[in-house]
Amino acid sequence: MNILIIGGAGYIGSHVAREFLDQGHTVTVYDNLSSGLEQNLFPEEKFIKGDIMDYPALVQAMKGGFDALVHLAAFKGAGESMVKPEKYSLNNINGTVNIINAAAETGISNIVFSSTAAVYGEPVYLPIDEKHPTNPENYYGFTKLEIEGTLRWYDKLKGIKFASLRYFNAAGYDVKGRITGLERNPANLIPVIMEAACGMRPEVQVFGSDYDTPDGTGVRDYIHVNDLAVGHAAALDYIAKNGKSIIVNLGSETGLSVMEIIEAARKISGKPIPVKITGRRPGDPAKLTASSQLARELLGWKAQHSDLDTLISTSWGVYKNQGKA
Ligand SMILES: NC(=O)c1ccc[n+]([C@@H]2O[C@H](COP(=O)([O-])OP(=O)(O)OC[C@H]3O[C@@H](n4cnc5c(N)ncnc54)[C@H](O)[C@@H]3O)[C@@H](O)[C@H]2O)c1
Ligand SMILES: O=c1ccn([C@@H]2O[C@H](COP(=O)(O)OP(=O)(O)O[C@H]3O[C@H](CO)[C@H](O)[C@H](O)[C@H]3O)[C@@H](O)[C@H]2O)c(=O)[nH]1
Repeated sequence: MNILIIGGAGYIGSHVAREFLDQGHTVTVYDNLSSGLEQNLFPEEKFIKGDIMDYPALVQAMKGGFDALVHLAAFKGAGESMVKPEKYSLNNINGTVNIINAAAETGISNIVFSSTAAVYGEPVYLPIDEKHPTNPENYYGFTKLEIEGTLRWYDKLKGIKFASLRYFNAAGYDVKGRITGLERNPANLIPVIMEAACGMRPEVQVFGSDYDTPDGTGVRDYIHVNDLAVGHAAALDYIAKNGKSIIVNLGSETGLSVMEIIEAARKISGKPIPVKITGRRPGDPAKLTASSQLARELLGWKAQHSDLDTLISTSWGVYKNQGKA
């Protein structure tokens, strides 16, 4: 297929692009490089530097005879979205509405969309399946839920088929070492640990050690980016073949605590990784784990690389050459 990947220069998008290229598809990346990196682009793909807020540029880019588009371009700071909602409403909602309208205008009828487990909010039960109530605790999660609603309407009104992929915590780097771009100013746990391990920051702040979890620190479902990438290809295949839209979780179905991850990172890196226990971060649930049964059933998809050792060793493989390690 001929595929347009919007946000394909980013952390997850570059892994998704790599997977589609590996499967023999033709890939064009559209990205404004606001957080994406030229370093994450591959020689086999075409690159268009453009912004999703620029509707005419989007329409122009989409005239490339594409069979499908994958949309990953967004701001992703859950905390930041609570203090700068205008930034998130514009880029994540308006920008995506531009993409959906431009797709309808240019006749692209298959869309794979990056959603998030943040649409669920505080869990009512675990593991979280797709029937779990959606009550986002932050505005970022709301922007993704809002887009899922619009996609449902465009399915009915414009015949656009979509796969909305609710990722849990994306982590790790390409198991073959082909992607080495570091995220700028990361706030997510694993890159923060990696930065501390290689001397780019003094310590890791552990946000709370008094949760009702085995070691008192927060538990999350970490899903390796190569697994996410395979999930995108499988989801596109499904909607293109079945002409049916889907909303599915992509998670490892395993809970890992903050301290378990820090201990593994200490072992793998051989670095001390100083830790400071601070207060809880507002809005953080104690524990989140996914049910990925639906992805298994519909897509034949299952996490293959999301064990703790692979998550940390592939990340360390990239970070160990950085900073003062
Ligand atoms: N990282 C996670 O744990 C996680 C979890 C759930 C969902 N997601 C979603 O996955 C997607 C990708 O996340 P990521 O972790 O790779 O982040 P990222 O910041 O590395 O990637 C986002 C990409 O989109 C581009 N972009 C942003 N705004 C743009 C605009 N206006 N025009 C054109 N390009 C633009 C950026 O330059 C970047 O390349 C996002 O939609 C995010 O909300 C991420
Ligand atoms: O410096 C840090 C960063 C995080 N944490 C803890 O580590 C765990 C993971 O936190 P992240 O910030 O890495 O990720 P979140 O679970 O908060 O959220 C991530 O995954 C969600 C889906 O599950 C959403 O997609 C969201 O946008 C994405 O950032 C949490 O218990 C958090 O309290 C720390 O202790 N110290």
